[in-house]
Amino acid sequence: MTTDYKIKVQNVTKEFDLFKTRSDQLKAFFSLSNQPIPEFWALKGISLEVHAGETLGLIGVNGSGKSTLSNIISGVIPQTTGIVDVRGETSIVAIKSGLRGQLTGLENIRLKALMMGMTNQEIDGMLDDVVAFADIGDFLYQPVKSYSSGMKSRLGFAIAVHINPDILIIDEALSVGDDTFYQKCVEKIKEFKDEGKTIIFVSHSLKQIEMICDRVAWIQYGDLKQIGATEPVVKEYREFIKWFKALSKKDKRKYQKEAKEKQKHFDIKAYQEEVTAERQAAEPDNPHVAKDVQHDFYSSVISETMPLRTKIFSWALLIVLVFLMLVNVSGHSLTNVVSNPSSILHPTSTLVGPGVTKSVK
Ligand SMILES: Nc1ncnc2c1ncn2[C@@H]1O[C@H](COP(=O)(O)OP(=O)(O)OP(=O)(O)O)[C@@H](O)[C@H]1O
Repeated sequence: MTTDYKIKVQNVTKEFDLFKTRSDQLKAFFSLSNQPIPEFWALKGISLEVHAGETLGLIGVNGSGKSTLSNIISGVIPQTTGIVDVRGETSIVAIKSGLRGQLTGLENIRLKALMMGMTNQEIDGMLDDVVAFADIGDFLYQPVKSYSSGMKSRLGFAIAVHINPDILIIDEALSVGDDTFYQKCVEKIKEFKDEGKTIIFVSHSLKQIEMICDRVAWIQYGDLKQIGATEPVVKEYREFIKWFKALSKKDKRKYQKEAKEKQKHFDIKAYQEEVTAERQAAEPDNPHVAKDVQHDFYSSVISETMPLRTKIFSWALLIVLVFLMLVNVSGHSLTNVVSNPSSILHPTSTLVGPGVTKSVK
């Protein structure tokens, strides 16, 4: 891999826990359950680079991991392993994420701009342009949850292009608008390209991909199947789609089921060993390869379960709180209970009614 990149993704995986209930999720967070949690690996080790000024397309069938990858690159969700190095501010336009449903369109514009570090004065300066570009009329003052997907896309796109990010990530946002809006977006994307900005463009429309992208990454059920110049990758992908469509319904289901099973049973340790072996072969004189790989896999990853130290601290805090509560209920002083712990079992007062206590001799 080179050092001259705008975005680097190295050995990135993403695991989703398939909890059945909210309480299962809480139990797992506090490590209170020994039940194995069903796993699903949406990404099984993706490595790629995007260079400054480049437009990279992401293609792949439904559920292949395109949105997961774009959300990781834009910092919406963390990766499970691997390095994600993004050199610049990103802004994502996606149908599935990006806007806060309970806020109005106007509030969303302000929030996104403030999050990008803009001042209120700067926001006021660009507001008219965003509103004109989105062209959603009085819906601007309504909560976004009442918008159609087309309106969400218009507003999301208008915000994203006007806050002037270094890296623009567009996840299927052009597929829901009308033709006029689509043309407006294409013009804006071309302007971005001319300004030398970096774009990641996710789409099922191969025509849009061919028109906009310099290179394409084909993601297939969590793997990077191919990456390269737009034309040959799209050609191969079209052939795959043709082959897939020609399968019988039963064979299609079998193919998809097998791919999903592999995602459920992906072995992260085996993958790490594989990466270590590859790197060892490339750097035979480096005695620290295993340690380096371990570092690259986990050093920039946020744990999604509570770390041991936090767990010990939480339990200790809980025990102290319960103890202080018992001391309070017992009616003895803290020093009394500390010098004679059994006194906690012999309260000096007893509760006789709501909020009324009676001293006991
Ligand atoms: N929060 C989640 N919990 C569990 N599984 C998830 C979660 N988010 C995504 N997935 C699964 O991860 C896989 C990849 O999803 P993703 O949305 O990234 O695919 P995609 O290529 O963008 O699909 P599409 O083209 O349909 O938008 C899918 O199988 C999806 O069901």
